[in-house]
Amino acid sequence: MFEPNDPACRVARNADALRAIGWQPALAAALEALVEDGDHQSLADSGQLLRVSAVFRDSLRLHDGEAELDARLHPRLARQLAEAGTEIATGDWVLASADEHDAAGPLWVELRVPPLTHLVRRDAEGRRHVLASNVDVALLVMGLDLDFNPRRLERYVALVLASGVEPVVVLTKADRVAPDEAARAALVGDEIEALQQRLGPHRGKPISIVAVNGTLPSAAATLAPWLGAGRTLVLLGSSGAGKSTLTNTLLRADGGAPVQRIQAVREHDHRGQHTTTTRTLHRLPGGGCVIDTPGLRALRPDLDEGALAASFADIEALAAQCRFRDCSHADEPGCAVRAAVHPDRLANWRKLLREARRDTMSALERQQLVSVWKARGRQAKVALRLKRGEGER
Ligand SMILES: Nc1nc2c(ncn2[C@@H]2O[C@H](COP(=O)(O)OP(=O)(O)OP(=O)(O)O)[C@@H](O)[C@H]2O)c(=O)[nH]1
Ligand SMILES: [Zn+2]
Repeated sequence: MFEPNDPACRVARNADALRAIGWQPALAAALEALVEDGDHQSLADSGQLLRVSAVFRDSLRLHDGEAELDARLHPRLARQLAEAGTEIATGDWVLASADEHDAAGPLWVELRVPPLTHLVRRDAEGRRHVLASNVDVALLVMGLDLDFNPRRLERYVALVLASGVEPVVVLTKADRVAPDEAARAALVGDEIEALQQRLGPHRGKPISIVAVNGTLPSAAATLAPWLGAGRTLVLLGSSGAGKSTLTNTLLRADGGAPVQRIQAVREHDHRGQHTTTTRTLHRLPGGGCVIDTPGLRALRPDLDEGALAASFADIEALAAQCRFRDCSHADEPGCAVRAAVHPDRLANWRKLLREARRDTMSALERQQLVSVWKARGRQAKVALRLKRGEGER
């Protein structure tokens, strides 16, 4: 099943185009397991495999590797996802079918392939929001102008590493840091080195950092090592960092005309403010695809303490050398962490740790609440059956 060369399989109709935008064996295996478990065989035979390229409030856009189609989330799937505490996101793979009564209308999305990766953030109330699914590389876009903020970058790195996605820091506006070429190169080089030191290595390798002028085609050449057929990139960064500029440069990399981008939708968030909520997936000319995201005002990664430790491995390692085993690296004498780690990085780690603890706590509380509701639901059903006289039979 789902074998690209099996002509009987509708999923495989345009397997090459799907593979170019990220379809891969691990996803095929996940889909296969889901179909077998959930009795979805007829859907698997008749449905079309597509990738979510944009999520709107009441509709979706799906990509078949060549073109985009309009679709809607089937209420049954919407319910299942809500119950599982997850949501459909740009980058998800889905099975969709035409409407029985309206063949030309939007497709119905009936099944979501369990994502391999999930970029998740938490909002101010601690609720989880999926930014994108099935991503290989996250380009953390930060301007070398007033946007430059290592603390915020650290939060992005933590979010990305916690999701099992490779981070690549892309410093934009490198052309603006100094008027002449030589001074510019020196300044940018120093900045990259300082950042590299601050972020430390991850799994023994330094985190990749590049500097570009996002408006020039050379930016695409700089990012070439992370591009390519089948790869999915996501761009993250604050508003004005240069994400859209870079996306357009990548989309134009074959020298063609700029690709028409989907108009971002403005919606009211819960504070009544306007926010750009669309994340859109675009196919790149050289294969692969890129997901552009709106700037996030306040980024709160979805982390537990273990995931946080992975992004701040330097602190974990140094802590073993502190004089006191339970050193909090605040004002204890003989603290190896305070001696070696940038104070700003240490403060950021402390803040993230507080947030992680708070989120873990509320997640537990939420879980307890759900089991209380479930027990109540069961009781209500039993009571109803007893009332109907079915209970004792
Ligand atoms: N000189 C220079 N200007 C840049 C560069 N990258 C982006 N810009 C400019 O910076 C401004 C903001 O860039 P955008 O690409 O719109 O920023 P964004 O991150 O997409 O912002 P949001 O869509 O609000 O999230 C634009 O005026 C760009 O032309 C760069 O590398 N060099
Ligand atoms: Zn210490």
